[in-house]
Amino acid sequence: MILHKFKNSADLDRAAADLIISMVRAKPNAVLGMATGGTPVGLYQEIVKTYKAGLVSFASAKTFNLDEYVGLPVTHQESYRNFMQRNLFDHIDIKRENTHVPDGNATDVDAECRNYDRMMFEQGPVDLQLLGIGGNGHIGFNEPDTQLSRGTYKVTLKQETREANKRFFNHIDEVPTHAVTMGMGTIMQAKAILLVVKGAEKAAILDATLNGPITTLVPASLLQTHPRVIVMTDCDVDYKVSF
Ligand SMILES: N[C@@H]1[C@@H](O)[C@H](O)[C@@H](COP(=O)(O)O)O[C@@H]1O
Repeated sequence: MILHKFKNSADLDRAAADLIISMVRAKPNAVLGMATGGTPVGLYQEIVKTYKAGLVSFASAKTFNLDEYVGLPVTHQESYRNFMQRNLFDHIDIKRENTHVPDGNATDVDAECRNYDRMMFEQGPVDLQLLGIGGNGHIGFNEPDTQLSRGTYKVTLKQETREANKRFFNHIDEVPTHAVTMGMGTIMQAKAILLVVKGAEKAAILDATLNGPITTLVPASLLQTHPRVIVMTDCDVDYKVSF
């Protein structure tokens, strides 16, 4: 893992956006893994700025999102398809058919999960996977558990995760109880991973991710086993590596 620390969120957003942009410039048909939540909003805005300045094109790029809520219509403000359209896809030249978000309203969710994995297998591997991290160390919606999933699957969200995400809804009862998420197996197959962690409240979980034991109880800690992880943060955490 390589850790980059930033004094402020704006510099972090710019650097994270530049990494994604340099990937697409180097490989116009790059396959990007995208994330949602509050963390990537700023870096998506920086990507849009660079696109509008005519300095990058996503016309041949493909994207696969990590996850989607089950049971939220895509017209709902907080569906992740809606989030991605609003924060990025509607503002750049990527083709809609090249953007993929799991369908949380599929009648057969298990078939949808298998279909998502097949599409990723056929069109992947992901060149650069963008990740945020949940307060409990979840990646995508891979919640802490005694075991983790290889492929895309339907997950029951932890109460602490619903509590953390209720800020985007009017009431906790509106926060979905289930989601579809890429599995840790799929995430770890990405050629490179960019983990973005913002806010002092995430310092403890970032420390556990970088320096703690590798455990399914902190899914993000599995990133210690991946050969190419770049961590960008404004948290005051160090990566304790001794050679
Ligand atoms: N499924 C998403 C995750 O992909 C995201 O990393 C996490 C953190 O979100 P935030 O960046 O808002 O703290 O929230 C959600 O649960």
